[in-house]
Amino acid sequence: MGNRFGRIPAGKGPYSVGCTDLMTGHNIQGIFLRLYYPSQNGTSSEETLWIPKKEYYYGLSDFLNMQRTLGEFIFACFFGSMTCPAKWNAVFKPGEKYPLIIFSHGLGAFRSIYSAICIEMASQGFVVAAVEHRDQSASATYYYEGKPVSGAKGKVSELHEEWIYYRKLKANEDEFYLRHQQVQQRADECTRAVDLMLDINSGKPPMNVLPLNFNWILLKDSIDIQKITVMGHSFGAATAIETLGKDTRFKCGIALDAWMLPLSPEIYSRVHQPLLFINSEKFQWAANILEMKKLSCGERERKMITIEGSVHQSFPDFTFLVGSIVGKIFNLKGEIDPNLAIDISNKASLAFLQKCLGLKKDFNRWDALLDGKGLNVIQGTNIDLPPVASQSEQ
Ligand SMILES: CCN(CC)CCN(C[C@]12C[C@](c3ccc(C(F)(F)F)cc3)(C1)C2)C(=O)Cn1c(SCc2ccc(F)cc2)nc(=O)c2c1C=CC2
Repeated sequence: MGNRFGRIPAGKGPYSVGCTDLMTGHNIQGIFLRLYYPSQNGTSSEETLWIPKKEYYYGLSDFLNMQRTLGEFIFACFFGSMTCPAKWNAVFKPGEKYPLIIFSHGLGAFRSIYSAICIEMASQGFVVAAVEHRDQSASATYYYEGKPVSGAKGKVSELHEEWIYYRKLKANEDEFYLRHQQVQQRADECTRAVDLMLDINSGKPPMNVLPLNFNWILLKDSIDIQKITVMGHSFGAATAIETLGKDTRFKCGIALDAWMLPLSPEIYSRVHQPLLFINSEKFQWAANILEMKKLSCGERERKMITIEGSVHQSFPDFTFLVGSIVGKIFNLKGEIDPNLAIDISNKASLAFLQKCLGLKKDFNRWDALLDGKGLNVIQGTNIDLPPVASQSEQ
């Protein structure tokens, strides 16, 4: 269910979409992810709560430099009962092998706010695991800690939630050093998310510390383990690139409006997989594009397109849920209709994945987008590069 401004668009593909949460481990080393998957129709009537706990409002307020009680009031009013168009805990649809996408969120975001992208991919026949990073780059996240029972040595009593909030950059702190540490932890979490999904695929049900009953056995032999992609937005796109360089089980990557600062150039020589850059028109700048170009040279399948009229926030879900006034103030909407922008991004992604993974689908009908052909899309970048740089690209 949406609000008076709009709602998160439903998946356009043939599969019904289910959603559930999975947290493993009783400490910060565990993995926390939201799973979007093809589901059996009619097995769940309730939609998925978009922002599942009020602590995320506290984290968002911190991130946006707002007072927590004010932020909580505003977010609870506007988004308190907002749902996304996926059936909560719907039964998984077995019977075929689905390619796997690991999705990495941006700075100040968390696992549930890219649901328009994740739901569309799941509706097209992908299993999508949106990880929630514990590197203090998320607005908020949590893990369960067993509280030692006083007296009984070593025994832990009931589990309690331990929240980690967004860590602001300190005044004299070197941003690269912090973000480079974080991007390495983020890549490690994407790798451990694949380990977890492969265990599940082998028929080993996970130890979910969240109080949910979900039939994980149905996922046995349902992941195509040769078709694993990593995808992310902004800091999450840098995470995707770092992950490609560290884990060759990932066959390709999609970088949505990548923020290249956290990456050190030494990773570029280790990324050999195909990579698609989908940029917004307004966020990018020359130095950032030049870093992408360092990755784009050479024969490897590297594509870059830019969505005209789009902004950095055209990829997360807020762009669908705010009116034009708040949208303008916070730069959450560009000139392009948010549904059209995400449509271009999703179709280009699907066409790219079919090409890289050899899918037997009809996503090739959107190949033209990958060459920048189509409404509101251009090949490469709209950013003017210094002459010497553009020469090297000829
Ligand atoms: C002032 C804070 N200052 C911190 C460095 C800059 C804040 N900022 C611009 C913002 C996020 C904005 C936002 C969101 C959401 C509402 C709402 F009202 F709709 F909720 C409003 C206003 C404020 C647009 C960004 O950081 C942009 N950005 C992002 S935004 C990811 C995100 C986070 C939270 C969300 F709810 C939605 C999306 N992810 C990145 O990986 C990177 C960057 C920049 C470089 C790398």
